[in-house]
Amino acid sequence: MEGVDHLAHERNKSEFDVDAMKIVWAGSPHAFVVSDRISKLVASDPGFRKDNRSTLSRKELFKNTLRKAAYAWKTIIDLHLSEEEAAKLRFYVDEPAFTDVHWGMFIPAIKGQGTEEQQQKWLPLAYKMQIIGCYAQTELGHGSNVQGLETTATFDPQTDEFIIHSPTLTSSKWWPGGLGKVATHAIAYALLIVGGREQGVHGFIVQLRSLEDHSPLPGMTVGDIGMKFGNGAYNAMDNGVLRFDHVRIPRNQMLMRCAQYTCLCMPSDAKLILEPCILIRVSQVTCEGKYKQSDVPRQLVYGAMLYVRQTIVADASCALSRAVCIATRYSAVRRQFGSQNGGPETQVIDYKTQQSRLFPLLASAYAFRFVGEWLKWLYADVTQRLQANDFSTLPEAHACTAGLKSLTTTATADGIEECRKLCGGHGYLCSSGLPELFAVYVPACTYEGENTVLLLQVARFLMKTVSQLGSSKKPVGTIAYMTRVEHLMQCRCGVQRGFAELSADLVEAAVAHCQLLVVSKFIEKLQQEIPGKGVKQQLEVLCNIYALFLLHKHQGDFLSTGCITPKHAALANDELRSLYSQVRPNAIALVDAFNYTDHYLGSILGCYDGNVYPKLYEAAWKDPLNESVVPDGYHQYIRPLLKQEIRTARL
Ligand SMILES: Cc1cc2nc3c(=O)[nH]c(=O)nc-3n(C[C@H](O)[C@H](O)[C@H](O)COP(=O)(O)OP(=O)(O)OC[C@H]3O[C@@H](n4cnc5c(N)ncnc54)[C@H](O)[C@@H]3O)c2cc1C
Repeated sequence: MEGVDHLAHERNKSEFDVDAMKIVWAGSPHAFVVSDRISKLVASDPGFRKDNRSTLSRKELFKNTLRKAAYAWKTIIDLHLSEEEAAKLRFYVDEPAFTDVHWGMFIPAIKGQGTEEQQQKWLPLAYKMQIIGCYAQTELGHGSNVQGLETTATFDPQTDEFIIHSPTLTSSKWWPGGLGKVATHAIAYALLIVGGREQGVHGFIVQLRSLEDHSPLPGMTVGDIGMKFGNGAYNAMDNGVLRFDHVRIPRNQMLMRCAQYTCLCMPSDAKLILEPCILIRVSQVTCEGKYKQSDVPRQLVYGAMLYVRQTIVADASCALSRAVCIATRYSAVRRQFGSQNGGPETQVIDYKTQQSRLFPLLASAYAFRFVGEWLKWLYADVTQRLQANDFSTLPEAHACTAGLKSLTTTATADGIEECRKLCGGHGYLCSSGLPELFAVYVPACTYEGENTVLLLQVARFLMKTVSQLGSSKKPVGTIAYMTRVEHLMQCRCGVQRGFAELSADLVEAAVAHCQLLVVSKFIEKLQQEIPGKGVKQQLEVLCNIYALFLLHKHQGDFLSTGCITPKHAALANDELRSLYSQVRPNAIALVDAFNYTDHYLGSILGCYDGNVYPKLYEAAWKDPLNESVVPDGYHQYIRPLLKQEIRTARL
C-alpha cells in the first residue's frame, strides 16, 4: 500500500490552516522556509542516514558520527550555507557530536571571555575548524559547585607561563563533550594562583592534541569516560576525562577580556542574588605577575550562560514536540477494543484517558515554543542593556532562564517517557524512536545547571523579592504579580532565615512561578495578530489546556491555599474535558504543523503516512539477530540443553 496516506481521514477533519500554523511554529515565514528546505535536504541525503544507529557498536557509532560531522561540514562548504542554514543542518542531522560543543560552547566562550587579540587569533581557526574545541569545566569530584574545582593554573613569572595541573584524582576533568577523542583544544577552567595567592576559577585555552598526528601533547592523559545511558543516543559523543601533569601554556592563553565600560552600575542587591551564580572570573595577569580583578567582565560570562540556557529552552520544545508527534500519530493508527458488529476497533486516541495524558503534552510543546521565543527576546534585551551599562534586569533574566531551563527540560524528559507509554509495547522498540530520544534528551536536566540547583537560585530570587515587598522598591516585569498578593506584603525579613529547611517547598514555589511565566507568555502570544483560518482558536484551546491542566495537577496546592474552591476545581475539570474534545479532530494537523520529516522523527510509529504495521514488520527482519535463521551459539548453548548434554558441554 505504498503511497497511501493512512492518516488522510484525520487530516481531513482539521478545522484550521495547517500551513499558517507551520509558520507560527517556525517563528516567521523566513524561518519556516529555511527550516523546511534544510530538513528536506538532510532527509533526502543517504549520507545522513540514522535508522541503524541503535544497533551499532560504540566504535562503529562513533566512527559513523565522525563521518557524518565531516560530511555535514563538506555539505555546508559545497552549498555555501549561511550560519543560520548551517546551524539548521546540524540540528536536522540529529546526532550528538563534538561539533555541538565546538560551536555551542567553545566559540561562545572565546567570544565572551577572550581579549580582542585572543579572538583574532583563535576564532578564525575555530570557524574554519582548523582547531576543534571543547569546554572543560566539570571534574570527577566537582560539578555544580564550580568554586570547588581543584585543577590549578599557577603563574610562573620566570617564563611568563601558566602551569596547569591536576593535583588529585578528583580534579580530573570529567564529562566535557568532544574531549575524549576529538578536540584539539579546550577551554579549561582552573583555580588561578598568582604569587602564591588563589584568585578564583578562570578559563584557559589549552592545546590538547597535536595538529599533525592527533596524539595527546606531553603532560596530558586524555580519553573517553565510557558508555552512557541507552543505545545510540549520547554514545555518539566522546565525553572525556583529562589529567594535566604540569602542562605549561603561554600567559596570553588565559581568557582575559578586559573591562570595556567606564562605570559600574550594578545594583548591590543584584550582586547579592547573582553572586552564587557567577563563579567564573575573567581578570588579567600581567607579565610581572600582577593580578587585576575586574567586575564587569564577570557579568559578560554571565551573559554567555543566559545564551546557552535560552537555547536549551528552545530545544525542549523541539524534543517534546517530536515525541508528541510520534505518540499522536500512532494513537490515531492504533486500535483497541470497542468493535461493533465486526467493524473496526476504537482508535486509542478516542479514549478520554489517552487524551488526558497526550493533549496536555501537545499543549506543553506549543507553550514551550512560545516561552522559548520570548526568552530569545529577553536575552537580546539583556545583552543590549549590558552594553549600555544597565545591569538592572540581570537578576530577573537569570531567574527566568534558570527557572525555565529547569521547568522545560524536566517536563520534556518526563513527557518523552509518557509518550513512550502512550504507544504501549511498540513504544519500547528502538524503531519507535522514543527510547533513543529519551536517552539523548534526559541529560539536559543535568548539564548547564542541574535542575534542582537552578530552582534553588530562582527560589532565592523570589525570597529576595518578597522580602522587599512593602519597601519603595516595587517588583516589575515577570514578578510584578507579587505586588497584587496582599498577604505576601506582610512577609518581612523572616523569610531570609531557615532557607535550607524550607528549600524543598521553596523549589515547588519556584516551579509554580515558572509555570505562571509559561502561561502568561502563551497568553501574550495570543494577544498578537495571528493570521490563518482557525489558527488562533486552536492556540487558545491549547493555552487553556496548558493552564487548566496545571491547575488540575496542582489542585491540592490551590485548594489548600484558598486560591480556588472545590467548585472551581470541578469546573476546571469539566472545562478541560471539553477542551480535549475540541482538540481531538485537530490533533493530527496540530502535530503536522511541526513540519518534521520522517528522517528527523526517526520513528516508524510516527511516520507521516501512518503505515505503521508493514514498516514495523519489515524493520524487525533487518535486526542483526535475524541475519541467520539459526542463531550463533545454537551448537554451544541451546543444543546441549535440548539434548540433555549440558553436563558434558564446553561452556
Ligand atoms: C551528557 C552530559 C554532557 C556534559 N557535558 C559537559 C561539558 O561539555 N563540559 C563540562 O564541563 N561539563 C559537562 N557535563 C557535566 C555537567 O555540567 C554536570 O554534570 C552538571 O553541572 C551537574 O553537576 P554534578 O554532576 O556535579 O551534579 P551534582 O551537583 O553532584 O548533583 C547531584 C545531586 O545533588 C543535588 N545538589 C547539588 N548541589 C545542591 C545544593 N546546593 N542544594 C541541594 N541539592 C544539591 C542535585 O540536585 C543532584 O540531585 C556534562 C554532563 C552530562 C550528563
